[in-house]
Amino acid sequence: MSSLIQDNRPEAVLALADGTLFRGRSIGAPGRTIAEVVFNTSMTGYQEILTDPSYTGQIVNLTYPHIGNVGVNNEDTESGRIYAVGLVIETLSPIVSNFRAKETLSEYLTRSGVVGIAEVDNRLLTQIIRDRGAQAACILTAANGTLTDEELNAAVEAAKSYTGMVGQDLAQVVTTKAPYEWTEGTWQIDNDTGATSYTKPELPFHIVAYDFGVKQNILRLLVNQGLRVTVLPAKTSFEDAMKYSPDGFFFSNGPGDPEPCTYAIETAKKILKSGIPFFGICLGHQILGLAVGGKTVKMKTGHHGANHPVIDVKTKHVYITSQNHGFAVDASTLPANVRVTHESLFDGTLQGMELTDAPAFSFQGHPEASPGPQDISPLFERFGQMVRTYAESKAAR
Ligand SMILES: NC(=O)CC[C@H](N)C(=O)O
Repeated sequence: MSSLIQDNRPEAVLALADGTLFRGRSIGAPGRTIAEVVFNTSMTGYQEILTDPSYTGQIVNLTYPHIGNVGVNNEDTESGRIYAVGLVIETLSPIVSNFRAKETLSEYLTRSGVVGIAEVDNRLLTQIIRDRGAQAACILTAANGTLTDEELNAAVEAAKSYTGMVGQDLAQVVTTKAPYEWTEGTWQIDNDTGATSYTKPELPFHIVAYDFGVKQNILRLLVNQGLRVTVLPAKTSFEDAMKYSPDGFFFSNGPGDPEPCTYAIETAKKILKSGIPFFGICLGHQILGLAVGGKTVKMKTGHHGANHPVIDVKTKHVYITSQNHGFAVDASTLPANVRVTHESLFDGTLQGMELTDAPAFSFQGHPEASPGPQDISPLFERFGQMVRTYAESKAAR
């Protein structure tokens, strides 16, 4: 697909609650969105970022200055739709050129009813977020092509009305309504034909994955480990999950504040007592932290990017990782049976932990990448091994 993008778009504005205005052009649906705006420093992967359910309730400001050049395809989605509630970019690529592209980024946003703004000084916006933290913001598109003073004022007022992310349980909003099976592994492209094929490994072991807003590449990488995955709604009780006789529990990433997810925290406590292997990613990691009695905190800017160095505190091995979180587990609140395994080399925050008295571990960043480096994907192998060991010991009993 290769097509020129027209540039007769309506004006749009991104307003901050303090009255700062970033004027630009609408590249998505007409309308208005109110949310916190965070920046993501990934150089690639806008489609994966937009479709990551963890971005529910957030406007994403992509710092890479040129976005949209490869369009939008059928494969690079992390869920069934766009979850970010707004997109901010500097320059929209005037052409789309990629053999997989099915539509332009702008068409995708518009079709999805998502507001987007381009041609803003998003470097300045990023500096504001860096200095003051994630900001309450409103994106508003001009109703008649050109922004009026009333519209600019209304955008600032709307930004002021934002009530914040703290206390919001968004996992229960995005979770699956009903359980389902996932049996598809990672995919490859045939270099000659361009066709996509999915890995279909043998699946001798069975786990349940709690869906708090799960990214599909996580499910694919679990399947690659030979794990048949039953995905469960966030509020499934431990007792109901046990009806599946799982050999492992996985807790997914997800949007919002982990603290109000009390149902999941209670489930995690029961899992830890059961002796069945547990692996949590991002929100799942934070829920583990709360289940063992630790506390979570809202970070200033959070971590959103694909080049975050994380150190394994035992081996001193450094991994470049994909990250997307605005809350963090406060390591100083963790009890003695928790060992810190990984730390961020950007700010020292907790990135990974394991229990010394249960087969449970978790990671704050995104070992599934999508987008980003795959340095730390061996965490999936670690979980696969734990599940195999557990299942074999169960069979021998
Ligand atoms: N990607 C995630 O799971 C994010 C977790 C949580 N919503 C946070 O912002 O920290």
